[in-house]
Amino acid sequence: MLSSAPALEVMDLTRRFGDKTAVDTVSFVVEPGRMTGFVGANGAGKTTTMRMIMGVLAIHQGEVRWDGRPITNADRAGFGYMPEERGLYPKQPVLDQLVYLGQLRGMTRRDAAAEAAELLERFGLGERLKDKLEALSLGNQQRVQVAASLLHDPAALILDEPFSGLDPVAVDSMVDLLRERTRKGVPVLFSSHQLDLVDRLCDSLVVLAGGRVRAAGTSEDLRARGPRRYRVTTAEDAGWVRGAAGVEVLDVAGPTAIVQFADDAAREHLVRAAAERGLTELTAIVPTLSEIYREAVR
Ligand SMILES: Nc1ncnc2c1ncn2[C@@H]1O[C@H](COP(=O)(O)OP(=O)(O)OP(=O)(O)O)[C@@H](O)[C@H]1O
Repeated sequence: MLSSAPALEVMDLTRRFGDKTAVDTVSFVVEPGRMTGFVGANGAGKTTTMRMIMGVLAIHQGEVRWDGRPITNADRAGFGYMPEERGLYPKQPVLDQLVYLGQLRGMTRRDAAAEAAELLERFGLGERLKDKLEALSLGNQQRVQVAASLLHDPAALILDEPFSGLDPVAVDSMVDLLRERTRKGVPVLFSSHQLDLVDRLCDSLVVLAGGRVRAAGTSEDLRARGPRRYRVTTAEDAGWVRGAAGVEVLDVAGPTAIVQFADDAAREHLVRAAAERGLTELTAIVPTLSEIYREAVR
């Protein structure tokens, strides 16, 4: 990670639609070089937040900061943005539109064509450069959208559900391309409902529910703060763990139980009881990010 690369900060961001507050004093940081997953149920406020970051929707309160100061439209012009409403032209050939977009972002025609062709090639669309967008399958159209957001070396990436509709091979190409960017210090914010991908990809996570941040931080911090679960195995059937004070039993299978303790005293008590039954295993289970998400929105 390049520590000198800028961070994107969202501070107290608020947006109302009529009397509904869709985004309510939302704050988080997308650190340079970190892949930050933005998760939350339908209607949680992810798209609205991203639109405010990109300046396509007015901010009612709070601010977006880039590189330690209020963001400008010139900063935003250097970002790669994949909006929810995809916005490429169905009737235009794939390569032509990417070249056009590259030129809008200040690239020469030649550079834009070279970079667009390379990105499309990496997405397996090297043979489709002259096809109209509408002639491509939805998943392939999505690949073109992704390529559009990556043109011209973006300073930050704001991607609204970039993985939806992509097959596993396209997901892998996309992950490689995004990792290349984060290695250069680019902050990446992407929303997704695919928690398995979020687990696999994220360095940081922001969980939104009802327009508010429920959890935010690096994966390591969130995992350390997440529910402390243990696997306990003794020589006996694990049914005995049921009814122990301060112990929530999440699963029992033969001699093994998965438990969560209310506090340290409950844990010590159970360990003593387990020792009397021939304790063979007591392992802390590190929560996955999807478990942290589920816990946060419960
Ligand atoms: N232009 C609008 N006018 C009125 N209400 C809106 C508008 N845009 C969003 N909303 C409302 O704001 C809330 C947040 O919507 P938003 O699209 O940001 O959620 P989201 O987390 O992106 O959801 P999804 O996962 O379904 O894309 C919802 O209740 C939505 O109905």
